[in-house]
Amino acid sequence: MGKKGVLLVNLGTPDSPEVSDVRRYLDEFLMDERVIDINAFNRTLLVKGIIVPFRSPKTSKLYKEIWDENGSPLLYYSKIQAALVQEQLGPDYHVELAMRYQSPSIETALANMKAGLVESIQVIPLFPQYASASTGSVIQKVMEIIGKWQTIPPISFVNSFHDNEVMIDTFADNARKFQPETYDQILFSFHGLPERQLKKCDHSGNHCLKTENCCAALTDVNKFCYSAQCHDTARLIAERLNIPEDRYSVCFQSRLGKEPWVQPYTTDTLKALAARGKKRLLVFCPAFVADCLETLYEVTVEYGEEFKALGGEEVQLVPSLNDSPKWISGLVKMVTDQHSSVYTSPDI
Ligand SMILES: C=CC1=C(C)c2cc3[nH]c(cc4nc(cc5[nH]c(cc1n2)c(C)c5CCC(=O)O)C(CCC(=O)O)=C4C)c(C)c3C=C
Ligand SMILES: [Fe+2]
Ligand SMILES: [Fe+2]
Repeated sequence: MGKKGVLLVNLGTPDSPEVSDVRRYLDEFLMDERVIDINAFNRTLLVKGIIVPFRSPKTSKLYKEIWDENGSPLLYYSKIQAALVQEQLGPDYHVELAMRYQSPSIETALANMKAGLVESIQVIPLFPQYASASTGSVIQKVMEIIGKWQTIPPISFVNSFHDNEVMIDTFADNARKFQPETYDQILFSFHGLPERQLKKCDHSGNHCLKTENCCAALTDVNKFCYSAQCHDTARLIAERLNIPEDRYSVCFQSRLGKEPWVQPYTTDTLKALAARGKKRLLVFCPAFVADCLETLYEVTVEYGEEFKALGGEEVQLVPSLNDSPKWISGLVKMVTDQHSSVYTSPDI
């Protein structure tokens, strides 16, 4: 019997924090038609002519702030996650890690699986909430590559895991040591997304962003809505920690460009909370399963400084899932649960 292939995919990070590597990373990332989802001619002008040349030197400085002896935290923790999942699943499985952009590439990971004669492939994009720009892009890329193979093996994809119990529990565990009840307000700050992309994912065409708060609760109609899934993740973590509704806020960070992104923006939420006299904030970033630039720099440093300038005292980040043993067991369970539901024939 061949091994069962498992491909874990995260977003990607530059090979080094130097400007040239950041430029290559941003170029590949932002030229993705699912990330900057405008026509190819305008995307090329915008990305290659404006964003990449102007942003790379600034982003390089930020990466230098979070780069340590282990390199990029996102890649470091992703590699550990894949190695620990392989260790726990044992020799019947072949686990590969890939990044959607830069390295290790999806092409190489899939080629390794092909060479290892895997009998099936499970793909787990490491984004708890579905977005076309993240999960959708990973799925498309994998399908493009495998679609050219002569033998297409049984293949399955995890579409989202925004309500995964172990993920929720691990974030709650990570927060307990900070005693959430002692903070003035709890923030759930998710990676942002252009509003346009939220609307495009609404196949009913008449739900997302049509009425106030329509994306703040998950229903059958909007079950693939990024915003609704983010709100649901926040609600579940808050419930697990007995945090009442009025003690937490959901917001969206990392806006790029001038167009409207999903709201409220984290910076606006910080302003509103400071104006209400809140001093100490505990911040979860549950769009990420590993700490990265967006958590270690944007939240801890940028938002920390911004909040203090507004009269606040503290912004404390709840560490991401990283190499937590509970989270690793959650990933392993995701693999084995999916395997038994997708690949095992029912007894007749
Ligand atoms: C949660 C998943 C992510 C979604 C959805 C997403 C959408 C998205 N991102 C940008 C632009 C940038 N994102 C950047 C960094 C970054 N983004 C994610 C995840 C999602 N992005 C992660 C994990 C990271 C950090 C990577 C790391 O190495 O630590 C950056 C680079 C940093 C910077 O220059 O600010 C950009 C740019 C867009 C436009 C977008 C949706 C359309
Ligand atoms: Fe991003
Ligand atoms: Fe929605």
